[in-house]
Amino acid sequence: MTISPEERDAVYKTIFSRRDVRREFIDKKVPDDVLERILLAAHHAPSVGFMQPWDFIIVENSNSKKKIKQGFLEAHEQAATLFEGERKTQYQALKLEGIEEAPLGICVTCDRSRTGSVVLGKTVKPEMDLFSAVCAVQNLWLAARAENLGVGWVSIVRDEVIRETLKIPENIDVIAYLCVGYVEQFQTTPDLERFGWLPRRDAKKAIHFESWPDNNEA
Ligand SMILES: Cc1cc2c(cc1C)N(C[C@H](O)[C@H](O)[C@H](O)COP(=O)(O)O)c1[nH]c(=O)[nH]c(=O)c1N2
Repeated sequence: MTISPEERDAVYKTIFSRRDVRREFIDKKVPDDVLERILLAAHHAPSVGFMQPWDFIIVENSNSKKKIKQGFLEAHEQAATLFEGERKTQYQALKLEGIEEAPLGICVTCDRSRTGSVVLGKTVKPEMDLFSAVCAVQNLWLAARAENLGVGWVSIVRDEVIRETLKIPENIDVIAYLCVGYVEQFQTTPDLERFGWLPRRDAKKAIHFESWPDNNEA
């Protein structure tokens, strides 16, 4: 199957216009068929040894969201103490989640023992199952953008809070908690860039030929 130039352009448009969304969610239900499509896209991610270690927990219950939001507030307060001066003020002013505003939460997990103890491709790099689950997150994120759905990844919550709220057993790793929903608009630049946290690094500085450069610029 060949991808036509128009289809290629649609893929790049999706990649470059994807955003991490925290503040623009609107109160509009995500239809079941749309949710099914983005989850199926996530499920078609690459995975080491084809172990497909992920599961997806859909969260609509407002009590669950409230508990996870509380977990965010606690972790966020602790995180703020790690920054100093102007950086701390800047950190505290950022909106870093949309847990209660987003109509859906999706928790992505990783079952590290899903296909047994020896996994093709994971023998010398045991973390490959975790990376595979992150590939599922990225597939979901891009598929959601193609459906004009915003996604925001919230990692400022301790795993135990998510584990307890969603009854996730100890042997299952929490990979991501995603806020998902329709949005007023997609910003053209990342929030962290818009609000002066960090700029986008020049792509040319990230690309090297043949070996690591002598003076790798930040
Ligand atoms: C693993 C991981 C974890 C997080 C994020 C991303 C990823 C990949 N990001 C979103 C992050 O800030 C964002 O992707 C970058 O700032 C770039 O912006 P765009 O995603 O291009 O809009 C994120 N954002 C946020 O507001 N709260 C968070 O806890 C996190 N956590």
